[in-house]
Amino acid sequence: MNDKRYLFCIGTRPEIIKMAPVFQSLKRAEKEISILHTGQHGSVANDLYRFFGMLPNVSLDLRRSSNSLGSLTSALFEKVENALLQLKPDVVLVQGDTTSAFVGATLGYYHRKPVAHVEAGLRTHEHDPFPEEKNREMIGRLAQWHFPPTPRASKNLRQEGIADDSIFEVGNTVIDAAQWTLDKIKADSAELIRELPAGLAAFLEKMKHSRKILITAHRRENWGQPIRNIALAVARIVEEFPDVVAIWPVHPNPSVRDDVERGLSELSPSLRGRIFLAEPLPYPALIYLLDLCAFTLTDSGGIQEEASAFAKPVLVARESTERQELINGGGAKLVGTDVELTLAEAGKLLSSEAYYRSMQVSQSPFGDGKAGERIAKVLGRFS
Ligand SMILES: CC(=O)N[C@@H]1[C@@H](OP(=O)(O)OP(=O)(O)OC[C@H]2O[C@@H](n3ccc(=O)[nH]c3=O)[C@H](O)[C@@H]2O)O[C@H](CO)[C@@H](O)[C@@H]1O
Repeated sequence: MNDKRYLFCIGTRPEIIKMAPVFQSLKRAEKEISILHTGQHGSVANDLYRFFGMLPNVSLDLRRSSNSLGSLTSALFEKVENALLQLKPDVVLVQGDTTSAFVGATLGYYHRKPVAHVEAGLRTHEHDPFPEEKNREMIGRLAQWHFPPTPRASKNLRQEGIADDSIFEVGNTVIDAAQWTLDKIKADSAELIRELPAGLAAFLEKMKHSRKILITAHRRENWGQPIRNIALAVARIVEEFPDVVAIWPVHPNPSVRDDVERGLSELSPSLRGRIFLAEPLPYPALIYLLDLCAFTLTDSGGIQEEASAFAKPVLVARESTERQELINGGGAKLVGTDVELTLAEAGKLLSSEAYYRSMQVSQSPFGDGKAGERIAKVLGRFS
């Protein structure tokens, strides 16, 4: 038993997913852990914490009068600091690039607690994603241990002058979480089917002989016409390929749903019936669909990584990506939100088996499913 106390400062859905393997590995090593949920993502968080058996010790209430970034950041500074004083950690862990991660890292530093940064070193070297790109850089200045997932991310850190002996390339914990979840689903698929949102289980049963594609689009820079274009491309795909159906968990913002509906509005009822628009899906359902689909068209970072763990080709609905590794490895193509390009790339995947196989990576460039274990080992060695 080690007497060090580890505090996980977590704010959003992807942070819960990517921290869970670290939590599980530290737990196995009998470390003392506190979970602070900052509340940056509300409703989706609780089910996920339960799913991973990682219940928060403290959950903050972030209700405030303004939605501005300044107001979020100042509320977080005050409330996370109070939680830090209450929970008295020896080490603070943060993941990725959210405002919660930035605030957690800064407060760890202010209170002279070493900070561990999971998924360090991702960079677009561009303005977007805003403000995440700068959050990543700033956390890089504050952390004592950096856990980049890939050689490319390690190189970014070295180029910013981070000392070699504080960089531990471990792979991305998202792969550990995806593999663990798929194993759990395979062990008990009946439970998963029971938990699928209303209508989706029936749709999947009805369309069980069709090929499936999974669509997601949430990035702010894609809101408006870009998302309408993604929807137009999906409409054209189901029109051209009669044995293809699409499942699209849509971002909860009403204007996003409206853009999706507008992009699909020209379709006949029978074609429209082959596209299932869902609410955001519980994580196990998303993993189940990713395993089931032929390929995914997405602007999500996490889904690009998870798809590679299941050898599913990815069409990336962005102009650039900080996950260049999969593009370089041939498992993903950048299609932006260009209707013709998306249709052309989807068409090649759907009509040529050889082309499809050429986009199936034999090994994910993001990790092998053991990143959580490696992080726990490094922390055990140094803290
Ligand atoms: C501005 C921006 O874009 N920032 C990025 C974004 O990360 P992302 O692009 O990876 O985010 P998403 O796509 O939302 O989440 C992905 C995870 O969610 C699961 N999922 C997805 C749909 C669903 O219906 N049900 C689910 O369970 C899925 O399997 C996967 O694991 O947000 C992070 C912090 O919020 C940031 O750190 C990150 O820079």
